[in-house]
Amino acid sequence: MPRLAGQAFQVYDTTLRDGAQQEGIALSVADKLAIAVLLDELGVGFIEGGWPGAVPKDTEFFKRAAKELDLRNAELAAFGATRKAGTRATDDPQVRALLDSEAPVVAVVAKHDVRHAERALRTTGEENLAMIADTVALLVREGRRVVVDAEHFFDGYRYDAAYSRQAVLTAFEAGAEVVALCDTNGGMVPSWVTQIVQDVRAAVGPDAVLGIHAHNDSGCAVANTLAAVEAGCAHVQGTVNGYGERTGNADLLAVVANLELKYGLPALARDDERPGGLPELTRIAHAISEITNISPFARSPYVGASAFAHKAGLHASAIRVDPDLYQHTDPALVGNDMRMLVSDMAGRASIELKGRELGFDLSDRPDVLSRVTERVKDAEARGYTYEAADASFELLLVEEIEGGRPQYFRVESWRTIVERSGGRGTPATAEATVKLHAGGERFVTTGEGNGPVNALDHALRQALVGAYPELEAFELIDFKVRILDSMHGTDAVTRVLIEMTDGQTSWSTVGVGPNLLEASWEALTDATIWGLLHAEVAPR
Ligand SMILES: CC(=O)SCCNC(=O)CCNC(=O)[C@H](O)C(C)(C)COP(=O)(O)OP(=O)(O)OC[C@H]1O[C@@H](n2cnc3c(N)ncnc32)[C@H](O)[C@@H]1OP(=O)(O)O
Ligand SMILES: CC(=O)C(=O)O
Repeated sequence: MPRLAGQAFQVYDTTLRDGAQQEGIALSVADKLAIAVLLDELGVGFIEGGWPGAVPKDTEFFKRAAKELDLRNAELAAFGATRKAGTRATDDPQVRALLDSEAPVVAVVAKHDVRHAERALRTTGEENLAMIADTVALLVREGRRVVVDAEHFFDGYRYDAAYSRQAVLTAFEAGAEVVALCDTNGGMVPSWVTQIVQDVRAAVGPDAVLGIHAHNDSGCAVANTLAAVEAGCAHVQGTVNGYGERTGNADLLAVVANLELKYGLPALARDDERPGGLPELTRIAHAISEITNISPFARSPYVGASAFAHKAGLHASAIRVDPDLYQHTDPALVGNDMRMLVSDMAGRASIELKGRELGFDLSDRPDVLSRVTERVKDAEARGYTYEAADASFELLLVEEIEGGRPQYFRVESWRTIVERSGGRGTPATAEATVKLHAGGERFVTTGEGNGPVNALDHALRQALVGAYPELEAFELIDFKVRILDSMHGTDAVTRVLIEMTDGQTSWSTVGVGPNLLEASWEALTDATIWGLLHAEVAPR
């Protein structure tokens, strides 16, 4: 990539502007400020904060950012459009709002497809070029660094290359520091991007800084971004987790990881006090997911929970020799972890590695490995799933290693009643009775709840808490039910997954049974036992 030699490389994040254009994302000013801090920690060079003057929250963001943010790595960029057709840039209130935002960098979206100039702006191609020139020149005169977002550049170039090229030259001549070529409709494929960027590079000369802004409608946004870099773009735009309008933007996290790990290009700034950089990638991806309130996508490259999770037995057997045999990079480099998944696709190597992950050395226990592998395959055929229930798997492992699980209690019986005493619309209530033996005593307890599982949980806890006060800290935090109707012809079986926490860590168990309550009881008691085992409580 000769274009990059000796050239500063720019990573430009647009999560707070284009990312916020994603359906389902609604960021408050406080959310935006919090995300900006995380992006700065990561080490991006530019943070596009929004469109001041168009979106009131964005105007407010720039006001507060000036006072509240202490950015160490990134420059703030305000986004806006060229002046309107037939007016003067100095009179355009939107352009004025960009200056008023006091952001040191301004990104100006400008039409680079003559059809858009004529049909969307209802003006001439010539006037559109004048709009670009006037707006950029004014912003530069006012001391701003200007990035021109060449909207619809690639589609425009394929329709009328001379016009789109002229628009880029106009922006540079007016003083733009960067022209970011946009695949606004996201329909490009890498070979088209390569060809077009090479053509533009030849037209603008070696010193002009070209950028790339790719949407993901063809599923190629990251690939198109990398193709553009290889063809001579030294400025990449994208969003965290690939958020953005429609199918999103290039996922900036995958882009920077590829730039650093595959091309050896330092993309993220490093700061001695706040190290940042790639090792923070996974943490920051997840922290930003929390703020956007969009569950992290498990299969995201590099940062997803499944990015380094291995399920197939054959993969595990090679990974036991060397993880590099089935991983494209070391997960620690991006702050992620390798995980083994146990399922009906596991072999003995998977069980050995999962055991190691859970703190059991089974390397010289081939008998245990064979028995556990067989039990897992048999249980999964009956509807269990261990990849989402590590705690149940660990109890199974303990049974096979130690010849049984710890006997914290012995259940005599349990039952539930669900009752609605009012008319339609009155909520039903549930009651459960549990009879069990613990700490040398027999307990008969009753619990109430808004549903039978909730009532069973209360009754079980009440029965046990005298013998095991540690249970006070346990809380059931998630409960998922799935009916598996293909398992037994017409007889459906129910699978329940439960997540419990002690306030510090959380664990998941699975139960399967012919009805919801049997499956729930199994998952509930397993979760209780695992919690006590991990609190290092001895059976009483
Ligand atoms: C590719 C991208 O994602 S660019 C970013 C897009 N982001 C947004 O649109 C979010 C923020 N947008 C808004 O708040 C509003 O759309 C505003 C404030 C910008 C404009 O609102 P309105 O004045 O009500 O206009 P409206 O949204 O209906 O139409 C857009 C106007 O901008 C003009 N326009 C569109 N692109 C450009 C451009 N690159 N340069 C100059 N003007 C442009 C259109 O011609 C239209 O002008 P008209 O009102 O004279 O017909
Ligand atoms: C600027 C921009 O967001 C685009 O063209 O997609």
